[in-house]
Amino acid sequence: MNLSRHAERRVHQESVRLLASEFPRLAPLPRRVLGALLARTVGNVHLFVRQDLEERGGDRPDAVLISTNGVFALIIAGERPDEQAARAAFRHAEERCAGITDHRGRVVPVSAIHPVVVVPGAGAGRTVRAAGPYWALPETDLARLFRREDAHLNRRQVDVVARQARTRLDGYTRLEAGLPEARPETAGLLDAGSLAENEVEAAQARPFDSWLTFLHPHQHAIVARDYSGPARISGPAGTGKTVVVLHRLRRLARNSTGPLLFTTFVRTLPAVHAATFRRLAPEVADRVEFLHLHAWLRRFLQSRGRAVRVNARGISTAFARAWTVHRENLQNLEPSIDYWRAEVDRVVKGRGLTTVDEYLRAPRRGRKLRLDARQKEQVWALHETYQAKLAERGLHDYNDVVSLAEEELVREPLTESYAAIAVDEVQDITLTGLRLLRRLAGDGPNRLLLVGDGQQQVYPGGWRLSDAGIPVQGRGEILRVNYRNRTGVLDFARGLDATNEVDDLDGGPGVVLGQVEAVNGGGECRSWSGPAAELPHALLGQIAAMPAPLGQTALIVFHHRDLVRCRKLLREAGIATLPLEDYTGAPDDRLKIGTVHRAKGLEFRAVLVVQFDSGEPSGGAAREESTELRNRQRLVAATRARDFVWWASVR
Ligand SMILES: Nc1ncnc2c1ncn2[C@@H]1O[C@H](COP(=O)(O)OP(=O)(O)OP(=O)(O)O)[C@@H](O)[C@H]1O
Repeated sequence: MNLSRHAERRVHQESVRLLASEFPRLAPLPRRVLGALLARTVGNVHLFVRQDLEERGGDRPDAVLISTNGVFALIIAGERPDEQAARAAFRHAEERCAGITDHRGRVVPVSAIHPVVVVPGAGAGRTVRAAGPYWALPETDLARLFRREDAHLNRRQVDVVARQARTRLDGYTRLEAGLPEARPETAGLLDAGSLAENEVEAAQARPFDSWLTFLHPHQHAIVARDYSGPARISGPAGTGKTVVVLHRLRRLARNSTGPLLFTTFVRTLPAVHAATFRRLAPEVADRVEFLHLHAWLRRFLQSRGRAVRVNARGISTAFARAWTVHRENLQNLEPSIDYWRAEVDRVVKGRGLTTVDEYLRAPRRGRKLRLDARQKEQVWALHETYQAKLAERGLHDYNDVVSLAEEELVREPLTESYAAIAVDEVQDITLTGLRLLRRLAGDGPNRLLLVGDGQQQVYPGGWRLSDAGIPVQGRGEILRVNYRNRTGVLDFARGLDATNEVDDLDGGPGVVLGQVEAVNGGGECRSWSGPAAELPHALLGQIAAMPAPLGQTALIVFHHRDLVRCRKLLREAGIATLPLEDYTGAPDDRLKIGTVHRAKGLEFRAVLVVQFDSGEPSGGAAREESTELRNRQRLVAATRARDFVWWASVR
């Protein structure tokens, strides 16, 4: 709450007076810190202070603060506290506050309570280093506990938590710096501007971010569970898989020492999730690396002095050249070069096959076109020519990078292993990528967590976890409540999904989007269909009438060439866009734009999907496979929207 200067002064005086009467012998540092916190309690902030604060050091936190930014346990320390003692003190607050529920039955997990050690400010001539499993915050930076952009609870939720905390925090007093005048008049002491600002903020507040503090009991159980080996979380779109992973990483980081890794095949996700994780767990944010798989592999190979040259255009040219040599043999079967490129990328190289005999025996999961031995030999020849063309150009493709890194890891494992690795959107990682991650994680409890949804696979092909030698029996979890999409959006997405064949990653029975429980009513989906010449008018008309700010909207297409068309159209209309490649989740007014491959895993308030009729494979099995893939891609596109979807089908 923003107060006028006059009101601020009076609140400050009142805080000083209250502290002096409740805690007359308080040392200067806690006096300053609590005074500053107390002054915030005229807003939606609740402060509980340990009653014996003047007498003894802490086997409990000195204060517990509850606000729209979550629940904080605070130790106010002149000296850096002993790590074990600090852990024990924080555990006290965690045990008291964990399990608090909201009106929807969601719970506050242990890991949602922020452990903070407030240390003297830089003005006192000290530097602050992260010293343990807590956030070391100089007293001069207390405002960081109240940053608006980190707020994720509404007034009602704060009240619910504070009411329950009050009965649980024995030995703590609730302090509140009321203004001497009657409280209803408080509004008169606010800046008019700040009142309006607060209302706008409340209206725009991210309604879904409460997961930073509250989890569904099932999500909570997965966060708290220990797994003796690799584990898997699956569940349809929007069921909170990533949310669970982030909370788990936080818990594991707090209880371990080494680095942790969050990785995925999707280039756009790590930056976005890293920023979210920093909000969720500032105390351990530096311990968890967020990097997409190929960036990690290239950095690793570089650290070992092994140079790789990956150039997307060069790779495509190499394949196109190889195709001209072999097309005569294969085009009768299927004329689309993309089909055969996927065969080489996702089956031959993606499974790490090294001889034609291995290829003859290997399963081709997800590939509908049946190939006999002679045809497979022809594919193998195509693969060999492609390899030769890459070598001529001194290039490596993405699969080569994976196998080079695997070789290097076998030769010499990492010097410092990861305490835990979480792999998101696992359904699109190749089998060789999975094997490598398994090797990287090593054996041991909680080391490897695979998260995905077969229904959202946006690349061709497939595998089962057992193909990668990753046993997850008894360590598989399925989430079933969709928190992201409002019913109007969800119903539309469920319709798209009707003909999908779901591969639940390891062959077990899965849950599809049609079966999830919805918790957010409302939402809308509108469709448009027409010739390409009418698209500009329809799209720009829709953009002018969006029910959500453009900065919280994404335009999603299915092919790169469609992206080029849409970008040109928007540029000519003077609409500012931000490519999803450059998106980090930071607030921004530009319309986000990208292919479904870059959009997966992300979410926006509104989504504009522009789908152009495109050359599908000619017929039969390849066409069936392509239709299924397209349906999964459509499902991914639609489920990125929380509130609103506009779906354009362009002829
Ligand atoms: N416990 C919760 N309370 C409130 N909202 C939640 C909760 N869990 C998840 N959400 C909301 O649902 C959204 C979807 O969560 P998340 O991105 O983790 O789902 P997902 O299963 O990984 O989705 P997808 O597979 O579609 O990428 C989150 O951004 C969050 O807004």
